[in-house]
Amino acid sequence: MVVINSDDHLPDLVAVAIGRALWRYRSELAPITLALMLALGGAVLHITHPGWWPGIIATGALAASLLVFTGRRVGLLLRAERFYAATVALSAGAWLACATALGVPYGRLPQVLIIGTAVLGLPWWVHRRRRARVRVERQLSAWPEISQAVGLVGSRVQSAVVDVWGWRARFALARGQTLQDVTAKIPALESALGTFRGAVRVQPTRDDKANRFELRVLNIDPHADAIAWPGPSVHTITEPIDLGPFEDAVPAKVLFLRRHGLFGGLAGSGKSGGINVLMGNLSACRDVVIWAIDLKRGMELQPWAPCIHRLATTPDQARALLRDAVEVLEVRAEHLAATGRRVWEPSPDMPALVIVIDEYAELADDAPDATTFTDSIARRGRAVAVTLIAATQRPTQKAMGQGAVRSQMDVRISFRVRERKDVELILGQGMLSAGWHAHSLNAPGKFLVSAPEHDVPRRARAYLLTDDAVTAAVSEASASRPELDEMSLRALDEAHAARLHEPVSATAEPMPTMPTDGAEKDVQALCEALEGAPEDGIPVPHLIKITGMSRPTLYRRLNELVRAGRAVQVTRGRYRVPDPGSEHTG
Ligand SMILES: Nc1ncnc2c1ncn2[C@@H]1O[C@H](COP(=O)(O)OP(=O)(O)OP(=O)(O)O)[C@@H](O)[C@H]1O
Repeated sequence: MVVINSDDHLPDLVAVAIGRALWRYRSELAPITLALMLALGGAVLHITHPGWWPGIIATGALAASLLVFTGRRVGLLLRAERFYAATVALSAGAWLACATALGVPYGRLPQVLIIGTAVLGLPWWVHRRRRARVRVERQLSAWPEISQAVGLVGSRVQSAVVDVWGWRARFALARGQTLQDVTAKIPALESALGTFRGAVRVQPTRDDKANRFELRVLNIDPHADAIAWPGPSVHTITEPIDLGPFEDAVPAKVLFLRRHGLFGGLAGSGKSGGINVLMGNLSACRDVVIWAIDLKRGMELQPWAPCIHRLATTPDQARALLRDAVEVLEVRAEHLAATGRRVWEPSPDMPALVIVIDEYAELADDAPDATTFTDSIARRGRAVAVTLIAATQRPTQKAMGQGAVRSQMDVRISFRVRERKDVELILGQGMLSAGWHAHSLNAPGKFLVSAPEHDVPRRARAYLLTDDAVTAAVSEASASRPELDEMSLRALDEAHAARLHEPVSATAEPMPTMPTDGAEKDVQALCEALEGAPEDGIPVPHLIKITGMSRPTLYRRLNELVRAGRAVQVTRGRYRVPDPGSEHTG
């Protein structure tokens, strides 16, 4: 609409309006502008330099070949775009050469120009990216008004790029304005830009300047469809695991080495899907031993059982598993201290131990005493590469047990939550106001990740593993799973043996009896080995070698001998016969 002021002269106004329209539609008019310039150029050259036509043809051909081979540098990313530009350059050169030599009105040259403009203009007019770019330019030219309307007066557009999903632009903020101010204006920006709800993202620029921000507007949701899992992204836990792509197709890679992780989100938000992606990757790592707790009777993690060294599905098993994890932690910590090293570097011989706990709240409810072990692991497990990955719907202090587990989680992954306050429960305090809007995630599998390398709220979508993908991943990985290192295994054996020595109630555990018949030979071999033991005892691995017994059998036999007064434990993992003068009381 044009408002005519009584002071305006009509001819000036028409000229201004036409000028504005020509400028506004300059992109659409580009083929016609080119045709007019060719006609004008042809007319002038025919009068002034009619002999230049061979040079003009050569220039057209050179421009065409440059566009084909180096067009990418000037933004012609697709081959089709480069060939189109080359065809236009060649045709324009050929027509201009003819017009220069023969004159514009010669023969059918004018008709050729008109038809050529229409034919070659068509791809230009329908080109999706060009039209998108024009749309964006128009939206951004209105930024001064938009910024005023949303309360970001003084902010300026610095650059803009159109991509397959929409566009993004870099802005400079006015003095005193911050990224938080822009984040708070997202709904107003969506309205002012005329996008659909949820289409605008705001994030810091790559250089992390406090007075800059990047605005991303999505025309199409890149996460609209489920994204199939492409297979494991790592074969070692020392590398970050790809959980799924962010909206700009960059993979959301998260390092889980020496870090505890929390997967939160309401029922059906895709937590188990996220855990599946993690399991698929951990299973492919040759330097990780996986233990898991799934108190929903193994419903979620059972399919991964061949890759899981220990799967606890009852509260008792979970308690025992966590207690053993603490034993591993202790012995590794002792080893690090003894060898003067700070951290445990995982390798296939010395693997990390990752304990995956599905629905942590069930553990806190059904085995509350076990949370002292998880607390220990959460506090002290990082350095020794014994880590926890817990999934839960709402990680309230009650659901996480009363300890420090939640506060020790370094990687927080939030799927959709029901209420705004749940954002802070999963991701931490202050995250909601900093733009971590997990309550607005609108499909299962979409998540926000907060980790040392991810401190900006960016939406990602976890890959989806079908049942077939899980089966294939399990059969691929199960054959090459590593064992716990010798030292940790020994510590566990000793801990188990020591537990058997613990006084137990008569009803809880039957008293061991001395072996009979076939087992006697074993015992005899064992006793002989113990008799030959030095003062400080013989270590368990030697006894295994000498007797040929399996570790559990050996410990059972040792335990029986200790109870019968025929052997003593000198120190951890070392046994011998008792001193002749000592009296057995047990
Ligand atoms: N990454 C994903 N992409 C697409 N769809 C997904 C994705 N993850 C999960 N879904 C869909 O959402 C449904 C629920 O997912 P999932 O079981 O992982 O949720 P959950 O949060 O673990 O729920 P619960 O707490 O009840 O176990 C799945 O059946 C699947 O169809």
